[in-house]
Amino acid sequence: MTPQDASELDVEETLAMVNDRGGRPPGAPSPRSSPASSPSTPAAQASHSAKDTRHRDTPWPEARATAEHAARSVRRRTPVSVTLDDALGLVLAAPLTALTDLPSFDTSAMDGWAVAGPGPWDVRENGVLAGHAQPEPLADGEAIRIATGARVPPDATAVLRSEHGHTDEHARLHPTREVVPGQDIRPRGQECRSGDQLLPLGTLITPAVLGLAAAAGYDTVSVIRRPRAEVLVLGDELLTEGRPHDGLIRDALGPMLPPWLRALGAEVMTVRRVRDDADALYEALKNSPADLIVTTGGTASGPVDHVHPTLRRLDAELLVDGVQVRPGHPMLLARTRENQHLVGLPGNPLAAVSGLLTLAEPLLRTLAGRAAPEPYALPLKDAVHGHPRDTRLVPVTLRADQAVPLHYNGPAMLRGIAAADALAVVPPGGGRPGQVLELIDLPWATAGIQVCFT
Ligand SMILES: Nc1nc2c(c(=O)[nH]1)N[C@H]1C(S)=C(S)[C@@H](COP(=O)(O)OP(=O)(O)OC[C@H]3O[C@@H](n4cnc5c(N)ncnc54)[C@H](O)[C@@H]3O)O[C@H]1N2
Ligand code: MOO
Repeated sequence: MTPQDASELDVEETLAMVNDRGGRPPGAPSPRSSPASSPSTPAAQASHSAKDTRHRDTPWPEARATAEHAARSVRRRTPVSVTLDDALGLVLAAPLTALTDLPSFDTSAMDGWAVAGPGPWDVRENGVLAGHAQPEPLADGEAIRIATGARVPPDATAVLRSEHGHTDEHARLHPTREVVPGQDIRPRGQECRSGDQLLPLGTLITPAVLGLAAAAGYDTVSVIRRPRAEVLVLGDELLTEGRPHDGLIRDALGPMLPPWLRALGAEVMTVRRVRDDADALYEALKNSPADLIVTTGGTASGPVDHVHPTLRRLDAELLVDGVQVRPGHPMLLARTRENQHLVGLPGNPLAAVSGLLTLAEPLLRTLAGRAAPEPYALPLKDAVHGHPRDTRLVPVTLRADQAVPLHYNGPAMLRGIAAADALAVVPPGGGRPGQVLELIDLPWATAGIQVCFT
C-alpha cells in the first residue's frame, strides 16, 4: 500500500466519524485540512455534541447479547430427522447413542495370523477376510491367516502381524518376537457398548460426527432445523451483472450474504431485490415466511431509506437501533412478529459485514442451536487507530500468532475483508502494537469452504 492509499483510507474513516456527529456531508473537505473539526481534538468533540439519535446506539457487546437473547425468546422448533447426507453443519437435537457395540465383534487390528496358545502353530488352509462369516474356533496350537478388520475366530489368543512370523515348509508358523496374549485384537465393545452416549445433544455435526454416526449404526439423525432466512437487497442503483456505469454499481451483497448466512447456520430461502419503494418493502416484509429477514441498505435517513418507516408501519419492535461500532453503526434488529426477526444491514458493504457478525451471527447461531465460539485473542502486529467512542471491527490476517491489520478497511471496501482471516475488535481509542485484541473468526478461515458452507 502506498502512503497515498493510507492517507485516503484515514480520510474516509475520519469522515465517517465526523458525519456521524452531524458534521460535514460526504465530499466535504478533508478533516486533515480542518484541524478544528478533527474528532481527536477534545474541543471539537465538545462542540460536536452527539446527535439526537446517538443515545439509542447500543454498545457493541450489548448488541450481540441482545441478538442472542432475542433468539432465545423464539419458541423451540420441533426437531427433524434427516439422512446423514443432509446433516452436515446441523446440530444434534438428541444425544447420539450407540446403536451397537463398537467394534461389534472381536476384530483383527493387523494383517497376519490369528493364533491360539503359544507358538509354533499349525496354519489352517483357508484364511479369513474382513466381512466374511465367523471362522470356526481355533484349537490350541492352531493359526489362521487373517486380514485387518476380519472377525477373530473364537478361542484365538492373539494376532501375530505378518512381519513378525514366518512359515516353514511344513506350514508351521514361527513367531520372530514374543507374543503377548490379546495383542492386535480389538475386543468387541472396546470403543463403546450399545446404548452408550457418544455425543451430547447440541453437538455440531462435522464430517467426523457423520462418520461416527454411521459407524454407530445411524441412517438418519435428529437435528435442529436450520433457521430460514430471506435476504432483501434494497437499492435502485444496483446492477446484477456487468461493469458499473452511469452511477450504477454492482450489488456486492446479493452474492456475498447467502453463503455467509449459510455458514452461520441459516437455510437461505430467497434473495430478492426490492426497489426503493416503501410499499414494495412493506409487502415484502409483511409476507415473508422467514425466521430471519435480512435487509441491506436503507437503514440511514436518506430520502429512500425506507427500513425504519416500514418497521413502524408493521408495528415491529426495535430491539437494537444503531450500534456503537464502526463500520456499520446504523445496523438494526427488530422483532417483526412472533418468532420472526429482521436484521437491517447498512448498505456499505463492510458495514453490512459488521452488521452480519454483530447481529445476525448471534441470532442465527442461537436459533440453530450452535454453541458460541470460544473467544480468542492475539497481539496486534501494527497499531490500529480507533474511533473515539465506538468499537471498530478491522479485517486482519493471522501471521505467526499475530493479527496483522489490513489497510483497505473503509466502510465501502471489501478488499481488506476478502483477504482477511478474522476481524479484530478494536476498542475505542485504538490498539497499539503488541496489544492483545479479541478476534472474530471468519467461517472459512479455519474450516474451509466445503465444510462450512454446506
Ligand atoms: N446523514 C447521514 N447519512 C449517513 C449516515 C448517517 O449517520 N447520517 N450514516 C452513513 C453510514 S455510516 C452508512 S453505513 C450508510 C448506511 O446507509 P444505508 O443503510 O441507508 O444504505 P444505502 O444508503 O442504501 O447505501 C449506502 C452505500 O452503500 C451502497 N450499497 C447499498 N447496497 C449495496 C449493495 N447491495 N452492494 C454494494 N453497495 C451497496 C450504496 O450504493 C451506498 O453507496 O449511510 C451513511 N449515510
Ligand atoms: O460507518 Mo458506516 O457504518 O460507513 O459503514
